[in-house]
Amino acid sequence: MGQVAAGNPGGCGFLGEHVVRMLLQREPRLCELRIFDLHLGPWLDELKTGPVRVTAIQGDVTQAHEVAAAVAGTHVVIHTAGLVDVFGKASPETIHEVNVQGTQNVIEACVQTGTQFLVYTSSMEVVGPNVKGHPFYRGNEDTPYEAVHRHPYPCSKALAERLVLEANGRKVRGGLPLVTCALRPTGIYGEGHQIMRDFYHQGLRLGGRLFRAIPASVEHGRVYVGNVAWMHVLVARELEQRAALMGGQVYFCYDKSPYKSYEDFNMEFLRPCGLRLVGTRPLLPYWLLVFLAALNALLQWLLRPLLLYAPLLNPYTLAVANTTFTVSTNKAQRHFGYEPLFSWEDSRTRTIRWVQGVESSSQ
Ligand SMILES: NC(=O)C1=CN([C@@H]2O[C@H](COP(=O)(O)OP(=O)(O)OC[C@H]3O[C@@H](n4cnc5c(N)ncnc54)[C@H](O)[C@@H]3O)[C@@H](O)[C@H]2O)C=CC1
Ligand SMILES: C[C@@H](CO)CCC[C@@H](C)[C@H]1CC[C@H]2[C@@H]3[C@H](O)CC4=CC(=O)CC[C@]4(C)[C@H]3CC[C@]12C
Repeated sequence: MGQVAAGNPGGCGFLGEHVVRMLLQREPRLCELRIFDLHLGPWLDELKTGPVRVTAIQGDVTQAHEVAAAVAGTHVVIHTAGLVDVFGKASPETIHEVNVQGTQNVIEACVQTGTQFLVYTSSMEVVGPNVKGHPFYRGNEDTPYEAVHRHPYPCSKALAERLVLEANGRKVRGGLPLVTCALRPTGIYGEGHQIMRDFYHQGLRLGGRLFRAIPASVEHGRVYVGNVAWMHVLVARELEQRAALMGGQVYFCYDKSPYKSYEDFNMEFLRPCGLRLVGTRPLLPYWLLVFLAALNALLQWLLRPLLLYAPLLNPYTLAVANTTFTVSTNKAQRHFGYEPLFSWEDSRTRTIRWVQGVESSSQ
């Protein structure tokens, strides 16, 4: 990037905030940053006093004209906006509208206004776990896997990713080709992770205990939010120089976080905060969990006219948590020199400190 302006739809989300802060800290050529989000965070005010012009724009990615106005004049767009809902809080139509139509609007905005580089936050969910529960064991971007989805969230991410990759090479205003690429994080953790916060509070309510539901042998891929943000910033920087290599490509987001089950991984942070995980094996038989997940889905459907019942456990979240899905790749290192910015120890310490802060702020 020369002296450049960047746009970040979704810049106020969990990942988006880290991308925004990383851009401001680590991209010396950045002169302007447009943060576009449905909900603007109060923390944005503190960023407005620095050397980079930070513009916060409240808007909706489903509104094409709002996206075009926000993106106009930027050199690169990092699109982290999305509706992350695997609990049935939003309708499938809304998830599709935000994740698919919203992404189409971002692409069209780049084309119409002449933004040449687009980085899209996709997800491991685009690949799997699939509906058949096949394991994906330390796979890479080329590992064959039957990607079959039914749930609205992975369906929407897969469609949106395809739109982004197909848009690579389209001519933008001024005649230059659009260069796009998609990053696929596994389960992101770190400061601001809502589900970690929920588990922490649940553990406190249960007298400092969490109960094992998933076998320790099921590996679930996790990646630290700071490293995911760093990958986005690096891609935004390198896309121009390496357009032929990187354009139209997908990259898993990875770092040195250990391979563990979802629950054992969370305990890396929750144990130092005083919680313990009860049981070396799941306390309930799997068939009972399947039954409870199905019951939750039924209750959600029955209660919908009266209230929103959206518990953590449903058939989809159980299937994801209970299916091995881990990545092992060096594609990002080979293509654009990515190395994790934060070691595992550092990522762990930062996350623990944040959970401890959650504790003191809620007392
Ligand atoms: N959290 C995770 O473990 C993973 C997340 N991802 C992807 O990363 C991206 C960011 O996810 P998170 O930061 O976790 O979610 P988040 O919900 O914290 O952030 C999403 C942001 O998008 C904004 N947004 C939602 N609908 C919008 C709309 N209609 N118009 C404008 N802005 C809108 C939200 O206000 C929020 O600030 C998403 O695309 C998600 O699919 C991918 C892999 C894993
Ligand atoms: C069965 C429960 C017993 O404790 C545990 C339920 C945990 C689930 C809520 C999570 C397990 C795996 C998570 C998903 C995974 O990390 C991949 C994801 C990628 C995304 O792009 C969005 C978030 C998510 C779907 C993530 C959501 C929460 C889990 C299903």
